[in-house]
Amino acid sequence: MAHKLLIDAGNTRVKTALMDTEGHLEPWFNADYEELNHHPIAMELDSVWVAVVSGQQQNDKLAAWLSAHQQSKVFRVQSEKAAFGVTNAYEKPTNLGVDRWLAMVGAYDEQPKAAVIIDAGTAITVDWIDEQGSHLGGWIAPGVELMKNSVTQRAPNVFNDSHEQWGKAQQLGQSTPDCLLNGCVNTFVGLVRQAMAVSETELDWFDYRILLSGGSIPLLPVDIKRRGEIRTELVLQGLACYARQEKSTA
Ligand SMILES: Nc1ncnc2c1ncn2[C@@H]1O[C@H](COP(=O)(O)OP(=O)(O)O)[C@@H](O)[C@H]1O
Ligand SMILES: CC(C)(COP(=O)(O)O)[C@@H](O)C(=O)NCCC(=O)O
Ligand SMILES: [K+]
Repeated sequence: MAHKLLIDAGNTRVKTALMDTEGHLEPWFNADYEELNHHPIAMELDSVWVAVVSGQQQNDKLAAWLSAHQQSKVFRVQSEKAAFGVTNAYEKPTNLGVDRWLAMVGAYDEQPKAAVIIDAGTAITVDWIDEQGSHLGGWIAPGVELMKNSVTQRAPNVFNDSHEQWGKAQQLGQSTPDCLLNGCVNTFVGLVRQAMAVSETELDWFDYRILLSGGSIPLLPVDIKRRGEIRTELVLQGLACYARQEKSTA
């Protein structure tokens, strides 16, 4: 049975899923670009659907992996002005990262309800979509690892020799590495709380979804994780909307 392969190519990692002929999604792998060849494509595919925000070097690795295993059609999805009930807030719609676009498409397709979508990977993005499917706008901020690296690169006395890779939400540091790691994690936590505050005080939303995805979500404190929904596959769900459409028009 031929599948469709769906690929979310972020700036750091590649997330994949397989879609069967009925349109059901099955998560496949989440890997570094260097590890792609650990995942040979053994199954028959009828098409490949890709959402790319990464640069040329990563693109080349992805293309090499695909061409080593497959000759099927590759569709590269772009952000649009409007599709699947969602309207893009950007004046130039294709400037919006396709991962942000697809996460909104995936979320709205699942439930047409007001939502704030937080994707914390290389960068942290926040996007607001209302119950009519209008994207109201969003934010782009540095991801937790980028924050750490930017301080150590510019401040010669800030070192990080900790065996810990990540800091802890709600905790103070008493050494340089702990102050740095906890400071970066708590900046992320603060951004999420501010996104919730803006939703409630500026937009007057009270019944809305908080959708959390991306590699840094485990760092959030329990109260935010409980209030939100951890939905790491949202971009792939948005890609699935495009892939299913191809089936019905074929
Ligand atoms: N166990 C972890 N705890 C916290 N953060 C992590 C963990 N593993 C990875 N990360 C962070 O998640 C990022 C990768 O997340 P991902 O959402 O796949 O990013 P992207 O979409 O930009 O490729 C890494 O850059 C790293 O900062
Ligand atoms: C903001 C992003 C870098 C986030 O990418 P990620 O952290 O998921 O790798 C990506 O969505 C992007 O390149 N966006 C283009 C600019 C924009 O969305 O306005
Ligand atoms: K992101």
